[in-house]
Amino acid sequence: MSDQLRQPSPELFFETVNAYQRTATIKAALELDVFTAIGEGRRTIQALAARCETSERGMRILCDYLVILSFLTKVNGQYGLTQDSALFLDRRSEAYIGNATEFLLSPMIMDGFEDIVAAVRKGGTVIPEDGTVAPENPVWVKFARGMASMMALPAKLIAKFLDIGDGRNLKVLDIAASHGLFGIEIALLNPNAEVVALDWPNVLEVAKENAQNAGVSERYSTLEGSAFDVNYGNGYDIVLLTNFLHHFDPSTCEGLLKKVHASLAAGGRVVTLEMVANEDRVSPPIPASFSMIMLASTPRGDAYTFSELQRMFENTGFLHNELHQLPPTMQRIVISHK
Ligand SMILES: C[S@@+](CC[C@H](N)C(=O)[O-])C[C@H]1O[C@@H](n2cnc3c(N)ncnc32)[C@H](O)[C@@H]1O
Repeated sequence: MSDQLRQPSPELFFETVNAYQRTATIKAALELDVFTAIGEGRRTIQALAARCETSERGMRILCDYLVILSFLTKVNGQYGLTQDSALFLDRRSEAYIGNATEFLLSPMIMDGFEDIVAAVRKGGTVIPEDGTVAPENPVWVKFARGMASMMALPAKLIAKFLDIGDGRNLKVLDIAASHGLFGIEIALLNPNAEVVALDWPNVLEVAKENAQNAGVSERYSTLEGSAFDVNYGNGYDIVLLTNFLHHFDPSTCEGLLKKVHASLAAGGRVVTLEMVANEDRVSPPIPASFSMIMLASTPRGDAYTFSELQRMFENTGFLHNELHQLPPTMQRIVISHK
């Protein structure tokens, strides 16, 4: 409906002011494991309350609210999972992402939103010591453990996109590797790929565990420390820069990209995965909204547009850049060629 035909409504204001209630409810539903219980076949309030050890009244109100939010269905008083809830919120699913709340709702991330007035006045986070980009910030261990499930799909899609499954020798540098899944997927696809993962030492422990579990640890090594200080070595065919540039301002990114350029072999590629905002900076809604998280939690980070990323890469010697969608994820990749 066009804005002129629509009656004025306070609905958006009311919903937005109360949005914290949605956050608390989904967190509680995950903690009580309601989605798993329904997936197991418990569809009535009585069965769900018994399985999740709650009161029947509490479970009825919780489940009805989850129906209103479209996380559950309700037919003849019986509750069911939607397609998305079955795939992502039932703990038995391989694509379960419920533990992402460990990072997304961690005090470090939520504290940044405590005083948005001050962050807007300042133009950056008011969390002491530079917020999430403080050296060895423990929140990144939570990211590595909690967000790996959300990054598993993009990691698989990128490895496939790169078309490197032919067994050629491949040297890969994974900058800010975290859980390590982006490099590990490449190592799984190409038995001659050697991966070097760079991150803070406590975070790399998680990457090493994952490499071990994936059976690629013999071709997996690590570089501990800041990406701005550590010597990368050289001769890399691929450098992975996933979800990293958005923490910093363009000139800091360019300092890093100069190092990356020098570390690449001739013809090497950088893969940048980001929440890329359209040039209008207000669409698509989820990637464009990511700027707000950067304002709240970093001194100068942002959700960059493709033209901004392109400029950073061109200013640091890269020959050309391609933007690709990565469906069904909300993110996009930029491939930059040396
Ligand atoms: C948003 S996470 C992205 C992790 C992973 N690349 C991904 O896409 O899922 C940011 C990562 O950057 C790391 N990090 C932050 N500052 C860093 C720095 N100066 N040098 C190296 N890693 C850093 C954090 O430890 C964390 O693992």
